Formats: sequence, C-alpha cells, structure tokens
Amino acid sequence: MAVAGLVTARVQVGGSPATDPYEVLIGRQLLTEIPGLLGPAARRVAVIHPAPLVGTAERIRADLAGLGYEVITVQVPDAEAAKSAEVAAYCWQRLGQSGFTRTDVIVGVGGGATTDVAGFVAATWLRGVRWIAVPTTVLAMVDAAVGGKTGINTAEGKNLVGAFHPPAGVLCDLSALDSLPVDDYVSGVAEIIKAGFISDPVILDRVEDCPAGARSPAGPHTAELIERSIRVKARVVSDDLRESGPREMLNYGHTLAHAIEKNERYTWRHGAAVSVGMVFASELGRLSGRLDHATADRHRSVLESVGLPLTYPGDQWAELLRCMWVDKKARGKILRFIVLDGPGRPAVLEGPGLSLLSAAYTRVAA
Ligand SMILES: NC(=O)c1ccc[n+]([C@@H]2O[C@H](COP(=O)([O-])OP(=O)(O)OC[C@H]3O[C@@H](n4cnc5c(N)ncnc54)[C@H](O)[C@@H]3O)[C@@H](O)[C@H]2O)c1
Ligand SMILES: O=C(O)C(=O)C[C@@H](O)[C@H](O)[C@H](O)COP(=O)(O)O
Ligand SMILES: [Zn+2]
Repeated sequence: MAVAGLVTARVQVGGSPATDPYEVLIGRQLLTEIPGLLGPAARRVAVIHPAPLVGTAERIRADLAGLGYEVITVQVPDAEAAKSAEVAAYCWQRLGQSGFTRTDVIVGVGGGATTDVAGFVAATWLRGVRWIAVPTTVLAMVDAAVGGKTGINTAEGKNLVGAFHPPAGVLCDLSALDSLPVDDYVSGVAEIIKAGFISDPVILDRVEDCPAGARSPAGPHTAELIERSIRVKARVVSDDLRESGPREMLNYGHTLAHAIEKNERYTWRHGAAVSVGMVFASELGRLSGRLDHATADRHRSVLESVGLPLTYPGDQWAELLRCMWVDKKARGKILRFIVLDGPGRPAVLEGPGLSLLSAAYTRVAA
C-alpha cells in the first residue's frame, strides 16, 4: 500500500493569461501526489528519467500501473547529455510507438537536465501535452523544474532550442536529496545564492550562518533555503512567464556561465559556472559604479564558503566572449547583463563596452 505523502509547504505559481496556475509541493513521500495531477482524461503516462533515478521511475510505473494506467518508462542519458535533439527525438519515437495522445501525461524525474528535456518533449509532442516535474536535485527543485522554461542544447550553445511550457505540478521530495552527491548538491546552492542576491537577502544570511550546513540536506536551514528560493522563482515567473522583462533577473550570472559550460563541453556543473558568472556580474556592477564594494565582496565570500569556484582561466576570455553572443538577452549587436544596484535590486546593464567587460573578467581570471 502506498504511504501517504507529507506536504510541508505549497507554493502557488501564478498562471499568466495563457497558462493555468499550478503548485510546487515541498515535503516527503510525494510520489503519491502524482495520480491527482494526471487529469481526468489521461490513460497513458511516460516517465522520463536518467539511469540514477531508475528505482524512482519504476516505483512510479508500478503505482500507476496498479491504478490502471498504461505506463512506459523512457530512460535518457544522464545529466547534460540528455539535453540534445537526438534524445528528444528518441523520446518522441517512444511516445509515438506507445500511441501517446493529447490527454496523456509525461512525468520528468531527475535533475534539471532531465526536467528540461522532459518538459521540452512535453511542449513539442502533439504541440503540447501535460507534464509533471519530479525534481530530485536541489537545483531542479529551486530553479529548473519551476517556471516552465524547457529546452535542449545545440552545437552552438546552451539551451538554444526550447519552449515555455509550465508543468501541471512540481513535487519536491526532500528525501531524494539524501542520495545526491555533494558536488551536485552544492551546484544547486549556487542558484539558491542567486535567489538571495537578486531578491531575498535573508537567504544569504542563512547560508552565512552555517556554510557547512548549506552544503548538506541535514543542514539547519535546508528546508527554509529551498522554500525561500522556490518562492523567489515562483514570484518572478508568475509575473513574467515568457521573459519579456522581470524574468531576466533569474539569469543573473548566466551570460558568462553558459559560455563557460559550453567551453568546458558541459563537464562543469551548471551551478559552478553560475558561481563564476555571478562573481563576474558583481565586478561588472562594481566597475560600472552601481554596486557597493561590500555587496560585491559578499559574492566571493558566500560562494567560497560553500565551496563554489570564483575563477576561470584568464586565457579563455576571447573564446568566452565569442560564446556570449548567443545569449538570449543579447539584442542585435548589444550584449545585455543582469547586474545589481544592491542586494535584492537587479537591473539590466545594456551594451557594456569591451574594456569594461574585459576589466571585470580580469578580476575573475585565475
Ligand atoms: N529550466 C530552467 O529554468 C533551469 C534552471 C536552472 C538550471 N537549468 C538546467 O538544469 C541543469 C542542471 O541541473 P542539475 O544540477 O539538477 O544537474 P543534472 O540534472 O545533471 O543532475 C546532476 C546529477 O545528479 C544525478 N541525480 C539527480 N538526482 C539524484 C538523486 N536524488 N540522487 C543521486 N543522484 C541524483 C543526476 O542523475 C546527475 O548525474 C542544467 O542543464 C541547467 O541548464 C534549467
Ligand atoms: O528561469 C529562468 O528564466 C532562468 O534564467 C533560470 C536559470 O537559472 C536557468 O539556468 C535557465 O535555464 C537559463 O535560461 P536561458 O534562457 O538563459 O537559457
Ligand atoms: Zn541556472
């Protein structure tokens, strides 16, 4: 018999005119919530997962099969290797072979790479079917699975193909984090710290209060850090699902981060790259006279305290600059960066000159 779930918090994500509202549930044993999110007409369910989550996918399959659903499990490559056109095509093939219709439902189980591709497959199959996100990393819980940004990479860069397609629900089962390797855990903490700098500085206080605890699911503030970060993301995407303005703040640190990830052929974790990207953005803010020294310095201290990197090789600047031109915030010949005017005060820096960019990079260069 299935054990009843324990929901400790519910965060509403707000439904623009084009989309329905949905909830992010935080708690434990939350797989029991899946049937209630499938919708009345679903007959088939496709559970998309990477190898490390095969046990969870199998549990979902067995529970739903017991309720009379036809369930297929679709294993995709682990981590960033899942975010490719080939993997999306493989998922489409499996859906087609199973007779997957518009009323059927995809469940994406795994880290952010898996929920990104599962959401993208849901956005594109039959021009859009319902999907449920079951994030199993910190990063996917606090960021990737919330907000409906789905996508894959191309040879030219990160997340260059995708769609805005919000899930019907997000289930953040904190017990999943017990098996997460520490480097993957800490990668997610970078996005938590991002949420602190752009919107909720209490997050920074909690991390600084116990940096060792911030690296662990058993930390004193773990549940609060996760919930606060989800609330930041939920509030921002509720205001601006399609990133026509305020949502750009969630891209803090990401212009350089995505260039680093591509340059490293995705062997760097996303959060590690975002950490270096935020140090760079803080230096852009400082050098352009917008950000006070204390807040700029706080980036280095809080990121370093949890073990995130602050530097990248200086001789890679030309290559990184080239990669940054495919950033989605760029407009024509103008690069645009999210910077801070202070803690919780994000702003856009339009078209900084090359000398400013390279001066900021010099301060990041190893
Ligand atoms: N869509 C968005 O808004 C958004 C936001 C932030 C990041 N992202 C994307 O998310 C991706 C990064 O996500 P991530 O950090 O979760 O990485 P990931 O998905 O690569 O997962 C990291 C590793 O942890 C493993 N794993 C996952 N859950 C586990 C568990 N409970 N126990 C043991 N191992 C587990 C995975 O299989 C993988 O090997 C990037 O592709 C990034 O671009 C998207
Ligand atoms: O949700 C958003 O919007 C974000 O920018 C969140 C980021 O943390 C995330 O990495 C996102 O995938 C980046 O989006 P992109 O549009 O720059 O590809
Ligand atoms: Zn990110």
